Amino acid sequence: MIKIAVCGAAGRMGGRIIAAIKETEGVELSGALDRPGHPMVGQDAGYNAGLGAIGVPISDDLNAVVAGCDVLIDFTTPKVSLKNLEVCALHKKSIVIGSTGFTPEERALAAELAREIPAVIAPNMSVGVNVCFKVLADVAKILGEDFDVEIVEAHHKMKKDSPSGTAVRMGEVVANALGRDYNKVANFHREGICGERTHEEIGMQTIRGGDIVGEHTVYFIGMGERVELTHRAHTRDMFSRGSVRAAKWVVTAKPGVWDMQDVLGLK
Ligand SMILES: NC(=O)C1=CN([C@@H]2O[C@H](COP(=O)(O)OP(=O)(O)OC[C@H]3O[C@@H](n4cnc5c(N)ncnc54)[C@H](O)[C@@H]3O)[C@@H](O)[C@H]2O)C=CC1
Ligand SMILES: O=C(O)C1=N[C@H](C(=O)O)C[C@H](O)C1
Repeated sequence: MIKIAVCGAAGRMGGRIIAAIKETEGVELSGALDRPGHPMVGQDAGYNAGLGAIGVPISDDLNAVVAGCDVLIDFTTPKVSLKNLEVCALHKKSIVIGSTGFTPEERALAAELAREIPAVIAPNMSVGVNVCFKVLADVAKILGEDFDVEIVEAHHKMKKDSPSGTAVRMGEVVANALGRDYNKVANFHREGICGERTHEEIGMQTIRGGDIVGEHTVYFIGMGERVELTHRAHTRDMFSRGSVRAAKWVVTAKPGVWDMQDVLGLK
């Protein structure tokens, strides 16, 4: 039985991950964590999952929870995830990180911290989005330089980072396929007399509102036609099932940073 602990247990994803652990064979919830001072600390973790009491309280003691698990699933924020990675490395435990909004420097630090433990770090745990990542590179290469690329994502109004981690990864995949540097060609803002679109830029547009779970469209826009590749998430449950699948995979992986395409065998 693989012991999984969940960090961010009082959050939107934390609750769904706890529910996914309960429905998955071969794993058990060994601990649940949230931030010191959160009103749900001390409560049974099953309530946020809609399960009623399951006998695992939400704790704020990171070291104790990590010591008692085989793998930590963490959906919080980049800064919290880096701290969790550091503590997992100290305890020689595996980790699955779903948090988004990492800066390039934070990504480099995560790779450094994961040199001695296996870590899955992925902006999107759904099968559908990871298949999109795979085919996007081919679509970009085949359509080539004659098509302008724009990426539009839509999420709920509580989301803190922009653009989404998934949109950033889509931009990176397309930029790499076209031999461009995402950090140089991503254009996040057009306003006023901003001039004609450059050939190389990848437009990154963000919509926020209500309870949208997550939608991403990559537009390849040519003269006379366009191709749109869209993924729409209907629920958070496929992210949470994906993170549990990643947790089962990562406990036997070699040290280093892996992503969901490794877990799904899409590379
Ligand atoms: N990779 C994927 O498939 C997905 C990634 N996400 C990402 O997951 C992250 C969390 O998303 P949500 O659950 O919607 O956010 P949320 O705000 O509902 O939950 C985050 C939880 O982390 C807790 N937290 C904050 N600081 C903490 C600390 N120091 N220690 C322990 N817990 C702490 C918060 O109190 C909160 O309960 C975001 O970065 C989001 O973009 C969300 C959905 C899917
Ligand atoms: O914050 C969210 O909700 C989501 N975040 C991820 C991202 O930033 O890509 C994945 C998903 O779209 C939901």
